[in-house]
Amino acid sequence: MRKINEIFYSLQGEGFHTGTPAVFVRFSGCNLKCPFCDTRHEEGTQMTDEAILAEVQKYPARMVILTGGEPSLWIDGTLVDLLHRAGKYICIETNGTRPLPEGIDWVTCSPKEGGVLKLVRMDEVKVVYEGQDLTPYEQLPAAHFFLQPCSCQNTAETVACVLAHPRWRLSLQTHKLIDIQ
Ligand SMILES: C[S@@+](CC[C@H](N)C(=O)[O-])C[C@H]1O[C@@H](n2cnc3c(N)ncnc32)[C@H](O)[C@@H]1O
Ligand SMILES: Nc1nc2[nH]cc(C(=O)O)c2c(=O)[nH]1
Ligand code: SF4
Ligand SMILES: [Mg+2]
Repeated sequence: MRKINEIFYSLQGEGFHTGTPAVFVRFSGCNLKCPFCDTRHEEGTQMTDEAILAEVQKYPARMVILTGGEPSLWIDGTLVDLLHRAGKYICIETNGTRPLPEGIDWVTCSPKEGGVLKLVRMDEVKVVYEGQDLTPYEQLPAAHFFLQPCSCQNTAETVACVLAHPRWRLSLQTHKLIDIQ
């Protein structure tokens, strides 16, 4: 059983795959307590893998985004294999502090201050910008680097930072801008 906060169908609002239809599987609970966290994830119900898959298969999209809370607290190779056998493309949103099972198709690492990174591979880095030094994150082994305003509040500062550090790209939380989930 895995503790699930919600499963919903929407567009990926952030980062590289912005605009892509996806089923979000939000796991419950987290090992960090970021002061800016925009998600209520503590509530949840225990679900079997069969029930999770059945819910995911209600929607036509191939992309499934594992998020939370911190999904790495809950997932393993069994769930990854199950979703792959169903033909799904698996993405994960993680704070990077825990190792992941092999085979996830797209890893989005959003490192947090004070969180020690344990990931060996990642596809994109997505930093929530609060004016911090980005240099340490630039050493991470990702192909894409995104800087995201915090709660849509400091967009001008984030744009200025990206213009000054052009290795980074702007990620807006587009779902919030168009008021979808
Ligand atoms: C809610 S977290 C869940 C996954 C994982 N715990 C993590 O932090 O990556 C999903 C994404 O939202 C970002 N996020 C959380 N609160 C935010 C906020 N107030 N403004 C912008 N992005 C935020 C996180 O950095 C992460 O990239
Ligand atoms: N539309 C939409 N896109 C998202 N991308 C990452 C999200 C998350 O909370 O992990 C999220 C979310 O909550 N909604
Ligand atoms: S690591 Fe992610 S889910 Fe956990 S508190 Fe931070 S932003 Fe929220
Ligand atoms: Mg969100």
